[in-house]
Amino acid sequence: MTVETASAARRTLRRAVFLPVWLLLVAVAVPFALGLTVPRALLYLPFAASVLVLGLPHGAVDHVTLLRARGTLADAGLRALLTGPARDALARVGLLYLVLGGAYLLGWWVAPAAAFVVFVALTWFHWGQGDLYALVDLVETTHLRTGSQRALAVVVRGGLPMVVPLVGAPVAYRRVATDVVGLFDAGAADALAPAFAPGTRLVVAVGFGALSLATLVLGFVHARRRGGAARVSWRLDAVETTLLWGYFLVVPPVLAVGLYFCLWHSVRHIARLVVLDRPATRALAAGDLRPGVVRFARDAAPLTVGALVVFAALFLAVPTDGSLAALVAVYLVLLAVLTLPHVVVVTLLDREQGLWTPPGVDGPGPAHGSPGR
Ligand SMILES: CC1=C(/C=C/C(C)=C/C=C/C(C)=C/C=O)C(C)(C)CCC1
Ligand SMILES: [Fe+2]
Repeated sequence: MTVETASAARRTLRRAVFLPVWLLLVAVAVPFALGLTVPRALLYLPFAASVLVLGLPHGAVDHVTLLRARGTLADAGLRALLTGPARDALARVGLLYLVLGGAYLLGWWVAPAAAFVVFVALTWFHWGQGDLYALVDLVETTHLRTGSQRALAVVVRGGLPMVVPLVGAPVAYRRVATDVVGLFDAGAADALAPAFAPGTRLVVAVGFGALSLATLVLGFVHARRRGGAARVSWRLDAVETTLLWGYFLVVPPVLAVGLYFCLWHSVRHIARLVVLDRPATRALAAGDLRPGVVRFARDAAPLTVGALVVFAALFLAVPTDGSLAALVAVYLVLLAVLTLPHVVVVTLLDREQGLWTPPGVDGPGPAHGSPGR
């Protein structure tokens, strides 16, 4: 694949994953900023949709991700999964999910409050690494030139969905924590009380606000030094960081995080995988998104069904009162358990793509297909 094809494909993806999603989130945030309230059941809608659309499926292609990144997989159709390198990868990734996911699932029974804290920390890192990818590879030239800038970007970007709702809506945040932890031990969530105290929230708000700002200032210095397209990448970062701060402050957390999960994290991860799929990339370069989406849906279908079977088993294993909130709580435990091995795969992909080895302040400019641009 030529550098031109790769660049044209990313241009098409940028048009799909940035502005339309920003506009949607702003359209959701503005009414809430003006005082809108909605029935609680509605808030769960994005999480409910994520079971089949974007959310859960985005991780259901982990078995082909690394093969695609290494260019050793042409086809991941059902037949290919039963033969050759795809079958071996499926076995390896399956074992990873079984061992890590299984151990973490046990952890929920043994120490549910700690397991919840691990879940938030894991998501913080994972959603941060997802956004780091967008800021490094989907743009033409990144303003994130050094390792410390990239680490800060992960902390800030991943922290936005996990930290800002705690500042803006501690009661709703605590209710989710209590619902999830309470599945395993009714009183265990009390251990998390200090996190919701006004003093803690103030420190978190000031600290995370300062960190967000400092990260953007550092990025600005590097973007100015680099000039050109790096300034575009910085502006994108600044717009998104500001937008997400506002969005997570005003939108009820369950709705805000659910929408973000589908439309932000999952869409970007799917975009990341689509550019590793050659036929899809060729179509993207011609401005056509469809083949990429269709091929992704096909690749993700078998293991999405697999995840649904685990969901059903988990629902049977954990007694609930049958409420919608409890169903979502069980779903969050499922997401937690699946996310641990998913993070391992995505971190290996990060390494494969050189995301953690930046070019340095004066390093090479854009060259899609080469690491650490
Ligand atoms: C719903 C919700 C929360 C946590 C959600 C998490 C942690 C979701 C993780 C999803 C993952 C990891 C998906 C896979 O990529 C908070 C912030 C605790 C409180 C507010 C509502
Ligand atoms: Fe993910």
